[in-house]
Amino acid sequence: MMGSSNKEAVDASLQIHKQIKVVFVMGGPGSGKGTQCSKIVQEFGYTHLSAGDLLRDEVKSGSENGAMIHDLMNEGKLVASDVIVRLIVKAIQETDNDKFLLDGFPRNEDNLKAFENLTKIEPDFVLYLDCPEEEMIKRVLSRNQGREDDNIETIRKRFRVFEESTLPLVDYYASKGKLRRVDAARSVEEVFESVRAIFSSTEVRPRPDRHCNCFCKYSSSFAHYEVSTSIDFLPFQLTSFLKRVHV
Ligand SMILES: Nc1ncnc2c1ncn2[C@@H]1O[C@H](COP(=O)(O)OP(=O)(O)O)[C@@H](O)[C@H]1O
Ligand SMILES: O=c1ccn([C@@H]2O[C@H](COP(=O)(O)OP(=O)(O)O)[C@@H](O)[C@H]2O)c(=O)[nH]1
Repeated sequence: MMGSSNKEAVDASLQIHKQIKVVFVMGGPGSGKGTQCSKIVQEFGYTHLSAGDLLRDEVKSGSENGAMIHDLMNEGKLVASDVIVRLIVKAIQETDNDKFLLDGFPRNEDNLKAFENLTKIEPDFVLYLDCPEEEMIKRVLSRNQGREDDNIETIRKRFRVFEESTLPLVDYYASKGKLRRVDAARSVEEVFESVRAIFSSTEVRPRPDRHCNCFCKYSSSFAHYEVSTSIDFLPFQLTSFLKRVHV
C-alpha cells in the first residue's frame, strides 16, 4: 500500500495549476454524449475528454491496471474513482486548453468527491442528455464500434448502474440550478440546436445597458429550448417576460 507521504506527493503532482472551465456531460449509454461533444468541440473550442475512452486507452496501453479495468468495463461496473480521476487530471494537465468537456464523468457520488478533492474544480454547468432507455438500447446495439460491452446483457447492467448511481447526481445538480437538460430523443441536429443554445448563452454574457440586444440574443436562443427544461438559467425578469410572450 502507498505510504501517506508518498500519496500526498502523488496528489500534489496531480494538482491543476491553471484556471479552467469544466462542463460535465451526462446521460445514459447511447444517449449521444460522444456525438454531441464532437459538435461542441467544433463550434466552441472545448477539449473533449471521454472517461470511457481514457479507460479504454489505459487498457490498450497494457498498464498494470489494464486487466482490472477491462474486466470491470465488460461487466458494466464502475472503475475505482482514483483510477479514473487520475487519468482525467493527467489529460487536463497535458492539454493546452482551458475549456474541457468531461463526457461520461462523474458516474457516482464517490467519483465526484474524488474529483473535487483532488482538483477543487466545480463544473460551470452540467449538460444532461435525457433519452428513453429503449432508444438508447437501439443506438448502442447499432453503434458498431466493436466495443465488447455493447451487448444486450452488459447494456442492461450499465443502465441499472446509470439509474442507481448516476441519476442521483443529475438530481443533485438540478437542485443546485446547474443542470441543463436536453431532450436527446431527437435527431442529432435537433439535439445540437438545444445544446448550441445552452453553450452560446454561457459564452456571451448579456450587457445590462443594452436591453434590446440582450433580449434579441436570448429570444433567438429561446426558440431552441423546450420550455420545461432549459430556461432556468436566464435572468429572472427575462424568463417571466419570455414566458408571457411565448407560452
Ligand atoms: N440523436 C441521435 N439520433 C440517432 N442516433 C444517434 C443520435 N446521437 C447519437 N446517435 C448514434 O447512437 C450511437 C451512440 O451515440 P454516442 O454518441 O456514442 O453515445 P454515448 O457517448 O452517450 O454512449 C452512435 O452510433 C451515434 O452515431
Ligand atoms: O467514469 C467512468 C466512466 C466509464 N466507466 C466504465 O466505462 C464503461 C463505458 O463507459 P462509456 O462512457 O465509454 O460508455 P457509455 O456507457 O456512456 O456508453 C462504463 O460502463 C464503466 O464500466 C467507469 O467505470 N467510470
